[in-house]
Amino acid sequence: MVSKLRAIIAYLSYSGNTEEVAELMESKLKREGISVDMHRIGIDAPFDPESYDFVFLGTFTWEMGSTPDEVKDLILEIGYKPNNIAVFGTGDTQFGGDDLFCKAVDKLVRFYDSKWTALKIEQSPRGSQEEKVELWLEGVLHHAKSYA
Ligand SMILES: Cc1cc2nc3c(=O)[nH]c(=O)nc-3n(C[C@H](O)[C@H](O)[C@H](O)COP(=O)(O)O)c2cc1C
Repeated sequence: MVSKLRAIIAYLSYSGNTEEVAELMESKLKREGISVDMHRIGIDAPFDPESYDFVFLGTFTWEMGSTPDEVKDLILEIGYKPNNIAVFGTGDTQFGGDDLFCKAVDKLVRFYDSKWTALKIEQSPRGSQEEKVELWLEGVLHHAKSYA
């Protein structure tokens, strides 16, 4: 029997935008036959990245390009740099323009030396950006298959 691929979507969201991206990703991954766990950063019990084929890590960006403390705590809790982390997030170009847009996401990609480019969404993904979420996920899954 071939076992299902497993993914976890760990995300932090205050006003719901990053959560919406996480939920879109969850339905797309499930449609692709992948088993998905959701992890609300700062709320849910710790998880082991090694139990998953993919760890999707999502955050918004805070004051002047900062990474929220809850995400920093999760990084410490994980305690090492797993090689299966793909990063996504939401931001708003009204806070500092392109330089600061989703800067926390860029920092996480660098920190984990992620194999995948990041997904950055402006505010809510609903509407025209939904396709961006789908295409990004397809890219991650395709890349993973070609290295399997
Ligand atoms: C005080 C404050 C500072 C922010 N700073 C940034 C920033 O530096 N860069 C950025 O891209 N977005 C920034 N944002 C926008 C949020 O990241 C954006 O609204 C995000 O979608 C919120 O995610 P959430 O709905 O999942 O909580 C800021 C928002 C607030 C309220």
